[in-house]
Amino acid sequence: MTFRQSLIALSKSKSAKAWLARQFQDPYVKQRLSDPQAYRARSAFKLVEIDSQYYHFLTKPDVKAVVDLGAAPGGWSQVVAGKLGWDESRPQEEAASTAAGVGGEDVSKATGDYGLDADMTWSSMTRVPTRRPRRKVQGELLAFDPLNIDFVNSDEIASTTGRGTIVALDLLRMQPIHGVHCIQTDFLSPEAERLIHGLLSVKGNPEGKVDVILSDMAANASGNQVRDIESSLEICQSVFEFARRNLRTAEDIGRKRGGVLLMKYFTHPLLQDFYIKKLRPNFHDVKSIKPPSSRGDSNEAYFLCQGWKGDS
Ligand SMILES: C[S@@+](CC[C@H](N)C(=O)[O-])C[C@H]1O[C@@H](n2cnc3c(N)ncnc32)[C@H](O)[C@@H]1O
Repeated sequence: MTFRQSLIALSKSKSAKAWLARQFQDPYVKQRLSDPQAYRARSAFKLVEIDSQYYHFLTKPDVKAVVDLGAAPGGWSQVVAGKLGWDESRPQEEAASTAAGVGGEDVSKATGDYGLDADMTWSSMTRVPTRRPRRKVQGELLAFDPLNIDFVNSDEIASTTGRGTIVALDLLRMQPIHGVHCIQTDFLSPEAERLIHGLLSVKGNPEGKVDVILSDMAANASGNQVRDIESSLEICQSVFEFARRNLRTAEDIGRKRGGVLLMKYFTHPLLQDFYIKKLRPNFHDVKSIKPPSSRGDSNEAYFLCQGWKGDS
């Protein structure tokens, strides 16, 4: 089904009509669509806004290892790749498919709250050209089977080389982004951390530590509010435990403050408790943020936790 056919199918239901009306009036969606080379997802603007309002934590020159959890379709990873100096130009096949809006099977499958709209099709997310077998990553060969990993390195497309390592992980397969290692797996599965760690452990970072952890993960809404809050809490707790094991401390970096964790949550008293008991004691500074581009009718917000103190 083409994108146009998908739109016609979508426009028949009342909720889809409301969704389309909101999309077409949204200034962030308009801004994103005005440039076919720009961000794949509206959510990219949330990260841009948070970074520029809160000390440019992504832009610091010593930020060299970033993990993006729940990264698909890749808006945040594009922002990070740009900040770390990887050329933002995208592989030819992706630019062509998104610019022309061609060939989707069913856009409704991919139109989550994060705004896969107008130019993004289901097929462009799933039919990623696979480049097997082993590939070089900053002069080193991956130490494990890269079955679910894509990395677009600098000799595959003409562009600049950035600094550092970016790892993006999602349940969904992502179109490649230059400079970004993409892993398709469940973050809550036992192998996720091993895969991430394997990619981060490179020359200059033998311990595979992380400067910035981003999590925009959100479990699919089940319609059951209690279950949804529990899922959100489970994700936040797992991300925090991951941060505890992997974030760089101040001593590691040679700065006053340790690593940074930016994590989405959904407002609920249980999450406030998590903030008070887990986040506040372990970071120098924790803020709860609702960026301007986050929709007013969504109860999502972000914890920006700066200065990991390290396990004592
Ligand atoms: C709001 S979207 C992220 C948008 C992304 N930040 C961007 O800019 O393109 C949330 C993502 O979290 C992913 N997700 C949810 N639970 C996950 C899990 N357990 N493991 C990996 N990814 C997960 C979903 O597949 C979805 O793609």
